[in-house]
Amino acid sequence: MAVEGKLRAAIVGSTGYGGVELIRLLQSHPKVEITSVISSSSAGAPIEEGFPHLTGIVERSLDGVDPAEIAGRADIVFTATPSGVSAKLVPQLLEAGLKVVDLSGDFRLKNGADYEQWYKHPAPADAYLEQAVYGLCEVFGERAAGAGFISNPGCYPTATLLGLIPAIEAGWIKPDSIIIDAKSGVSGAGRGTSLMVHFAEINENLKAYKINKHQHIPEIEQALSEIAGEQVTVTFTTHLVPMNRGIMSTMYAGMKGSYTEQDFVDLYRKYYAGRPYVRVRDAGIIPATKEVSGSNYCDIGFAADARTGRITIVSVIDNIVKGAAGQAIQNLNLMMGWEETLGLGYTPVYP
Ligand SMILES: NC(=O)C1=CN([C@@H]2O[C@H](COP(=O)(O)OP(=O)(O)OC[C@H]3O[C@@H](n4cnc5c(N)ncnc54)[C@H](OP(=O)(O)O)[C@@H]3O)[C@@H](O)[C@H]2O)C=CC1
Ligand SMILES: CC(=O)N[C@@H](CCC(=O)OP(=O)(O)O)C(=O)O
Repeated sequence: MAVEGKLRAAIVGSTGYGGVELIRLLQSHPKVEITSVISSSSAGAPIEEGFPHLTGIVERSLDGVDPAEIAGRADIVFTATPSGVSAKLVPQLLEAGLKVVDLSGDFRLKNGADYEQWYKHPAPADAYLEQAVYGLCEVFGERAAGAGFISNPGCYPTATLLGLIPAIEAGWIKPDSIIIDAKSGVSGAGRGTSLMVHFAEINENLKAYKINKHQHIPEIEQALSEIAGEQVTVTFTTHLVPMNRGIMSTMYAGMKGSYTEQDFVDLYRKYYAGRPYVRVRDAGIIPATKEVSGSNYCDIGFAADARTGRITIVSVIDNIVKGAAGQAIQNLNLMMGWEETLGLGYTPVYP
């Protein structure tokens, strides 16, 4: 039974990394109670069977995927489901009267044709793409207030966009010069097994993948183009690194003037003033993934090169927290008009 006064939350995909992280973080949310954890393949099984770390903390059986039943048990649903699945399921949940925060890429691109080109699935109907609010909290957060449907940004786009947008908006970098070199831990690929994330294939190894083909390219370009007021294209290369959590996005761009690292620090601190989850490092200090692990922080550092006229911007996040479940809860807080930090007060786990 829901505790009186709390918002009732259901999680579809609760047996995946994004879903199980939502369960962890929502344990300490003062205004939310999880009333249903949902699985399409293991309904009826106790969740702690697949996730023994939840023993004594969340002991409930997994429910099946039935939108009408979910609407009877919950007020809001987090869909931590693969792309293609969310596209079909989310409209049914919205029609059942639920609020939705979707963690997949299915509703992030406003143009359905772009979605089909990059994701290789049929796009959701335009009406849902229009309804979806792209929830990059520190940039478009005011759009989330009172919204009923949030499309949570991708992990790589979160790190990348938070690192680039203040400089693009200020007109300090050349939009046609941006190169993004991004690296992710293997949890970014989800809990499913594949040769790509097999221990012997990734341990002591470093792999570049999906060069110029990654589905996050149009998401990054869509947001940068909106901010720049012109079409922006980027070169984007992703790498898999042998760690569990973390994304580092290293971005290179030509500067339009002779800016110093301190200039960038001042610009970004002004842009993110009052936003608790972006930490702009002092001039010359470059953040590492471990410094945000397990937390909702995005840390940003700069190296300006007067010799080449280029700025290097380094942005780090925990892909499952700020890149997925944490930002989803931050979006929930913004939707509901609550304090942005509720349920997110985690100090990074170090070392
Ligand atoms: N991992 C990350 O760092 C990030 C992930 N994302 C996105 O979030 C979403 C979830 O990712 P992640 O948790 O890593 O993925 P996982 O593969 O770990 O989990 C996805 C879950 O979806 C469930 N699922 C599969 N098919 C269906 C279906 N037809 N109906 C309902 N549920 C289904 C599965 O559970 P079951 O079989 O029990 O139903 C599975 O556990 C994806 O869209 C991903 O791209 C976004 C940002 C970062
Ligand atoms: C390490 C790794 O494999 N990461 C995944 C991120 C997937 C993801 O988050 O996909 P959507 O945001 O599009 O839903 C990838 O690069 O495809």
